[in-house]
Amino acid sequence: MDSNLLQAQAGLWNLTLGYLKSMSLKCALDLGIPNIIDNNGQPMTLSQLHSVLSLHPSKKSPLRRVMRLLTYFGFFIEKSSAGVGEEVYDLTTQSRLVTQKDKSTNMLALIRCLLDNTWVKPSQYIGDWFVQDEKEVPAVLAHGCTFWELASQEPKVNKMFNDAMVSGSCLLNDVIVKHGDDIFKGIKSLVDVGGGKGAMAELIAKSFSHVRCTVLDLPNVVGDCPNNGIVKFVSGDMFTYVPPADIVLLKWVLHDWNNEDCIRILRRCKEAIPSREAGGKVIVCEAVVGSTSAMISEEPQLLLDMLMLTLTEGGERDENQWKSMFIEAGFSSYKIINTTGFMSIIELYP
Ligand SMILES: C[S@@+](CC[C@H](N)C(=O)[O-])C[C@H]1O[C@@H](n2cnc3c(N)ncnc32)[C@H](O)[C@@H]1O
Ligand SMILES: O=c1cc(-c2ccc(O)cc2)oc2c(O)c(O)ccc12
Repeated sequence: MDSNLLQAQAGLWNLTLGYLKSMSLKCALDLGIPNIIDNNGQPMTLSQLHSVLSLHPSKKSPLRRVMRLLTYFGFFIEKSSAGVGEEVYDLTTQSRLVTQKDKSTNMLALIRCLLDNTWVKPSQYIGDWFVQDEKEVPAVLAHGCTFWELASQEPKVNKMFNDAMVSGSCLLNDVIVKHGDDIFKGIKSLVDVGGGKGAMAELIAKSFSHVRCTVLDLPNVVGDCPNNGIVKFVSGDMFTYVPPADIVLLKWVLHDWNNEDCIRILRRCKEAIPSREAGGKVIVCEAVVGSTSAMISEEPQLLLDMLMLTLTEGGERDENQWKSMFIEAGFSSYKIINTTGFMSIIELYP
């Protein structure tokens, strides 16, 4: 048999059934397996897991199959344990990302959100969306309204999304703080445009006390955020007005919007900052497709791009796409100052 053909067939199986990786992960999180192993303080056998979960005896073999798949993909590790007579399962670096006690380094809220039906359902409508003329995104076909409308109408979705954004930032936050001495040198003020509940701004304000931090976001996001003396919250629309500051931060905002809207947002941001000589700059934190740090493939960038396609009019862009947008918005130059995992930090100069 032609080995190319067999490889192609295996690849097709992977592509077809890949969603079951996500759903097996969802199952493990629904059951709370990573936390059960973490709380146990040592690796657990299948029998122990089955017993702690109080599952019906008939579910022991299916549980083994879920554990086998997640072990295959590196979420758990299976170790042989002398004396126990059964394999034991332990956490890996991957699963520890959802068990961290410190909320600011725990990705659980993001992962649970991305696996929730509100986020998953629109992906089933991509084909239908392609063949209709309306400009609406697949999420509108799935939910009858845009993702943003849904979040503003349903407090549960709004909370899930805002918590997800905080938890998704964990590793990037560290990098921003690490590079902060360079980024924030001589800077007095920063406005985080579309800054959500202010987690990033608060971290910057606490780490660099000479920087006064403001968050601009929509009323349904920051309306109930108390001015805590660390960060100032401003309700508003970034298409209309961005409060003046030395630095404007745009983290995971531009990937929500099409090119024309991004250019409008970037122009408002440019109006808000002083000249380059006076330290004015815009900092964009986004994926630059094709640019990742060592050993990290661009697969997560391509998958995030598809998520954006289902939920928003935006998407993940490569360096050429970013460059033309920055020029069109009136910036003189840009520098990719860091690429962490699959996300980059880009400085734009007026
Ligand atoms: C993907 S979230 C990113 C949140 C935050 N920057 C972070 O990294 O966690 C995009 C944010 O843009 C905000 N947003 C959307 N439209 C906006 C507008 N017209 N003016 C201000 N903020 C807006 C949303 O409410 C949301 O908080
Ligand atoms: O559901 C999401 C998730 C993101 C997201 C996930 C992971 C990252 O590293 C960055 C961003 O962004 C979203 C977004 O911008 C949006 O408008 C809706 C949903 C999501």
